[in-house]
Formats: sequence, structure tokens, C-alpha cells
Amino acid sequence: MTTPPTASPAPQTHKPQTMAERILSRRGNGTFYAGMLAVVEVDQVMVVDSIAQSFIERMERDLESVPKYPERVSIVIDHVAPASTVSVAQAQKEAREYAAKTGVRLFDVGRGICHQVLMEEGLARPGWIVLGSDSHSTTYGAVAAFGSGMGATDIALAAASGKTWLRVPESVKVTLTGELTAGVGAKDVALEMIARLGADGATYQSVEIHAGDRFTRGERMTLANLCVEAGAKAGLVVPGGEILTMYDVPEWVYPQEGATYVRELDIDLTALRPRMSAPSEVDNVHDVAELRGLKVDQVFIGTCTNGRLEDLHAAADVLRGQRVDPTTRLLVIPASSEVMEAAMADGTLLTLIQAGAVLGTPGCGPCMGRHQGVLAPGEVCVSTSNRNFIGRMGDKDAKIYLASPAVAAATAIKGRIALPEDIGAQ
Ligand SMILES: CC(C)[C@H](C(=O)O)[C@@H](O)C(=O)O
Ligand code: SF4
Repeated sequence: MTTPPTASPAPQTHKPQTMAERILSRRGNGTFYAGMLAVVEVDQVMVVDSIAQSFIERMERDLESVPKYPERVSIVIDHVAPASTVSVAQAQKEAREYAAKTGVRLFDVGRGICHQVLMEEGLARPGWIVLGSDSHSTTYGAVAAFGSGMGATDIALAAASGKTWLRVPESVKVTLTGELTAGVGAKDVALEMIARLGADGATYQSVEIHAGDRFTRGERMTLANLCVEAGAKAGLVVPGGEILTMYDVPEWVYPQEGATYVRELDIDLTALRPRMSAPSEVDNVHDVAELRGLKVDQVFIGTCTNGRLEDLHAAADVLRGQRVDPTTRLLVIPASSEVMEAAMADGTLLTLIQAGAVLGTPGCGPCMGRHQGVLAPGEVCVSTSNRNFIGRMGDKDAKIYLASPAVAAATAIKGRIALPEDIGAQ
């Protein structure tokens, strides 16, 4: 197989480092700064169903190799699960056989979306390097893991060698100030951040988010998840709040005072209103109030961005005792089996179903337009996901608006873009 190049030599003096520089240095073979080439240990390699066939082909045909550490590789069947066609079923069958043969972990149909599942399983931890065959692998930055998406070839090389090599990214520092007002949450912050960075504004950079003790792990996942929509290589949230009680956070993941950033921006949470991304770019962000009243055919609550228990709670708080508009469909797809079980146990699912929601199998659902709720020409969807590109959820003439679970729920009741306050909720 290909031999990794030798990493850049360590500099003589020690300058303060960003989070990305610190983590890559610690997990690699030197003291790295932006622009240098780092060779690093990989703690977890994640392969999704849609990429599994090409991953297996790279491993067996091109590299003639097997995973060096099978316990560090996970395959997740989540994007089109259960299978929608014979060829999808065949690919998934091959993924199962490969897992059985090599001893890598397999999370099968119904366990949930890759990023949610890895987080729940403790397969992303502070200071880890987690590579996924999926662009939203930046999500692991919620717990200060350097998470990044790569193609099948790079993923296979990492699985075969236990290492990867990459150019150390420059960092953008995003500092959150003030406190959120009622009805505004992590999704609104994430959309505002993308609007401010721009869709290509952080290409190959590490977005380092200074959030203090604000936000739960799930909310931090929403923030880190969206970073890739600005083109980021990683989205790292400085540990604080509940992360400190959930994990042992090593000192070496924190950025150092005086580190070098290519750009710094502050987001004042107090001034933020519920935000919505209009078609067909994620950075086309507006106040929901400006878009109010637009007729909506489908509302989708779920995905790796906003399909967690707290998201279902936010939706249920708005939908309790209400009915979905008869001309609008509401799809709710929990991000994982664990989320579904908890939402079942605490009555959230009953509330949603009584309001008229249709429940789907934990997984990606219609997020990328492969099954379970694709859109017809001219249809409009409000989704809690992260991408609203042309054709993303079905027909190229369908339109997707991205918003928080609370806004999505209010919209489902009205059948038109709405704020929770429009139906008397907060
Ligand atoms: C199928 C997968 C590779 C893809 C990604 O890379 O993100 C998908 O998850 C998406 O959201 O578009
Ligand atoms: S839920 Fe959507 S964005 Fe997330 S991994 Fe699945 S397809 Fe990609």
C-alpha cells in the first residue's frame, strides 16, 4: 500500500496553538501549526452504507488489505435503511458480510444515523481523531474530537494503516456572547454562523466555537454539524457545560491564549431571532418572520442536525394538543433507536402522533432524497436538516427551507411557514 509521507519537522519555538493544532500535534508526531503536514493516529473510522461498496473495493482490490484495528472501524447502515431497491439491498448485504468477515462493528438498519450512533456508543471522545466517509463528520467536534469527512480512498487508507495524513487547517474563531432569548436555539445560532461565514467561507478551515458553558452535547452537535456547510474541515466546540460532566476532557484539547486565527467573529445571541435558510444555499439565511405565511407541503423533523430527543421535545412542546394542517404532511424520524426509545418512554412520540405526525425508521430518512418522503415538482418542504440544495430531497423544482424543530412544528400546524408564537407557543 501507499506509504504516508513524512510529516513536516517540528519548529524550534513553541507558539500558542488553536484547538485543531493542539489535537493534531498530540495525536501525531510533532508540534504542528496551520499549513504543516501532519501524520496522525486515527481513533475511529466510520463508513456509511452508501459508500460501503467502494470502501470494500478499495480495501480488498486496491490495497489488498484488512482493517489494522477492526475495533476502530464502524459501518453504519443509515442513509437508505431499510433498503429501497434491490441494488441497495445487495450493497447492504455485502457490507454485513464484510463486517462479519473482518470483525469491524456494524450498526444495522434502524440503529440510527451514523453521527448520532457513534456519539451514543462512545466512539467519538475528546481529543480523538474520527474520520467518516460522510461530510457531516465534523459533528464529532461537539465533544472536541477532530472529526472530518473524507472519500472512500482516504477512509480505506486510514482503516488499513490506522493513520491518516492531512494539512493542518487554519482556524476561524467564533465566539458566542450574550444569552439566547425564548424560542431561539442552537439551530438558529448554527444558521447565523453559516450566514456570517458564507457557504465557502471556511473552506478547509477549522471552525473553533467558543460557547462557554452554553449548550448540551446535542446542541453542540448541531453547531459542529453545520460547520461543513461553510466548507470547514472540522468544527470544534471548546468543551464546557455538560461535556465536562460527560467526558474526561484532557487539557491538551483546549486552544491556547494567543493562538493564530485567520478570522474571528462574534455572534451576539441576545439579538438573534429564529432563523431560516431559504432555497437553495444554506447561507441564504433570513429571519423566519420575513418568510412567514409561505404554503408548505411537507415538514420533516429529524436528521443528524436535529433528530435528537431534545429536538423532538421542542417539536412536541409546540404540537401538544394541536393538529397538523390537513394539507401538510409532518414526518418525524428520530436520529437513532436510542432517541426513539426515549421519546417513546416519555410520551413524546404519542404527542407527535396524536398531532398527526408520521413516524419513520431511525436513520437519514428523506434528507438526501433517496426514500421515505421525497418531494414532487413544485412542492415546498420545511426541514430541520442541513442542506437545501436544488434536488436534494427529490425533484429539482421542489424547494427546501431549513429551520429549528420548534419552527418546523409551528409550520406543520399552520401549513405555512410560522413561528411558535403564531400558534400561542413560545
Ligand atoms: C451519502 C453521504 C456520503 C453524504 C455526505 O457526505 O454528507 C450524505 O450524508 C449527505 O448528507 O449528503
Ligand atoms: S441525516 Fe442527512 S446530512 Fe445527516 S448523514 Fe444522513 S443524509 Fe447526511
